[in-house]
Amino acid sequence: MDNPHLQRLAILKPFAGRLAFGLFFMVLTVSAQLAYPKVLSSFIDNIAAGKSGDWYSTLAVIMLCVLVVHAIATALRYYLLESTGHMIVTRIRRLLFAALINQGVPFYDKHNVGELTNRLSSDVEILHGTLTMGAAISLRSFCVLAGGGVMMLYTSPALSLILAVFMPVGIYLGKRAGKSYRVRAKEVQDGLADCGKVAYEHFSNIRLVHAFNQQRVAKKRYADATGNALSVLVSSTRLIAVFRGMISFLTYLALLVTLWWGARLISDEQLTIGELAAFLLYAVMVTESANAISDFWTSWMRTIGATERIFEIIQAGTHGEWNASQVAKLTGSVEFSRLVFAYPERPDTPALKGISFSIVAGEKVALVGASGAGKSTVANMILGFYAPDEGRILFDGVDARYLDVQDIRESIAIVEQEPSLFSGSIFENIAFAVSERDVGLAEVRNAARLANAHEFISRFKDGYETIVGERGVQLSGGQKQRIAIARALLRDPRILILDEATSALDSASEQQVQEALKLLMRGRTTIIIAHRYSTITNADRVLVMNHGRLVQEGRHADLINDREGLYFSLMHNQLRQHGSVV
Ligand SMILES: Nc1ncnc2c1ncn2[C@@H]1O[C@H](COP(=O)(O)OP(=O)(O)OP(=O)(O)O)[C@@H](O)[C@H]1O
Repeated sequence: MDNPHLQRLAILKPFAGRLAFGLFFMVLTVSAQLAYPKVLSSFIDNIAAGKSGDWYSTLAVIMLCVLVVHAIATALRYYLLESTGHMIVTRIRRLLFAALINQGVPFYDKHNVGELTNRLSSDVEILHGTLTMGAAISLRSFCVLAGGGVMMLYTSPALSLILAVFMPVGIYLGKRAGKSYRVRAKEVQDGLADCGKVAYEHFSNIRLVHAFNQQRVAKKRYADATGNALSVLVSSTRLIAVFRGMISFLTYLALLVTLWWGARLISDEQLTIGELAAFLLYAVMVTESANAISDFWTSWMRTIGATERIFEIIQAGTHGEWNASQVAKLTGSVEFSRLVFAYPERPDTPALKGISFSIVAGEKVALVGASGAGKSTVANMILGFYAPDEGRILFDGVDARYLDVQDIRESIAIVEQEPSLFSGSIFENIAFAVSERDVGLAEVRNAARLANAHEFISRFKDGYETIVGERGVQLSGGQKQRIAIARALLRDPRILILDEATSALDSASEQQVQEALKLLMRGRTTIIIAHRYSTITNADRVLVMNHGRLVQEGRHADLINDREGLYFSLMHNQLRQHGSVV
């Protein structure tokens, strides 16, 4: 379905019933509205002809009935169409969020989070305006246009010809303006998304911005971003202004010609005064409706332009993850076989250049190497964030391509260097590990106890309900790490990926974290991106990486004896400089 109008209309499918009812009441209100000029015409002509009797009471009673129908139908129409508009927009918001959250990690390498959240709010908001009030008004206008057109033809075919001449000119102008507007609307939304990006980046790095006194630069960057959006906004406003002026001129010119021609028909006795009055009322209704439709057309064009990205994202589906075919219950062995991988954003510089190793279930392996050697990339590949360009990853001897990536992740837990926390409570942050099932406080408390976190959590006034602040800002580094360990313990993974923190905690806190980690690693395959001497020496095996290659592997005690090897110089240099290994 390439047509953008149809693509967007397909979203309305589940609401067809409600929309049909709304439309029915709309037709009813329009029919009632169209009855007024007819009755007015009868009043005028009866008065002009000096008709006797109580005809006006009969007409008034008929009109009263029409009024009641009109009022009820108006209320029902408004409710049905407006509420359906809200439902449609909510559905689009959910579809967009689902499409975004399902995107693989490569998508987020390319897109900025600020830009995406902006799409969720501002782009969808535009759709909201158009789909609720805009669509309701223009649907009503369509009905009035059609019904009014019929009544005009019925009242005076000769006068109707005049509008038949003016209408196509208006439609042509509307189409031309709509097209240019659509292009500009896309530029505006892209500009606004840029603003969102700049704002998000600065707010999320607020400490850095203040520490480096970069507020002025931040304001300048935001002013530039908003300036771009503003100039496109002003140019599209200019376009609409010209278009509105032309349409208004055309409308009143058409009415003037109708009046002039009508007066001639009355003097030739081909039309009554009442009929001319009714015709003019219909003509006003029809032209107003035509204007409303052209306004809607402009806003629909704006919506299509603005929401192009939303629908691209919704329709793009999920990328960057492997295909599912076998259900995995992993025991924990992992093997890399001649694996080559380059990040999609840097296709010419592979981060892994033909890596092979195998880790048996329950083994503890330390990955060491200089910064940029590819240690985190190995972790990213195990987690299935990216698919290999060449070679294979095997879990329990099965090629990962034949396993469901979600099944694989089911068996993995990760403890990051800077643990990510959500802004909710401590309980929610720990229970996040198994959000697919209900977790009780006892289970979370048990995990926290094993992670040496229970004690400090209990000291907080709100205990497990303590709010941790955005990304856990209200907790210390060691506390965050122990919460992350409790989270991993609750998941009870077969494979554990541990990105060891480079910055040392104070010795008491460090000891508690190390104890918790020891417990977490027990009986699980553990891949540690290692920085600490003790971690490396305690590992069953060390894999030494250099520029995307595996250059040495073995036990610490054996590797350290190879004085020519990279491992020796890494350990030697770092121990001498920092007492820790990078
Ligand atoms: N998302 C990404 N997109 C493009 N290139 C990336 C991305 N992430 C990492 N790289 C590049 O891949 C190479 C390996 O990076 P990786 O993060 O795996 O190194 P590392 O050994 O974990 O380093 P460190 O110890 O500093 O964390 C580096 O050259 C890095 O610049």
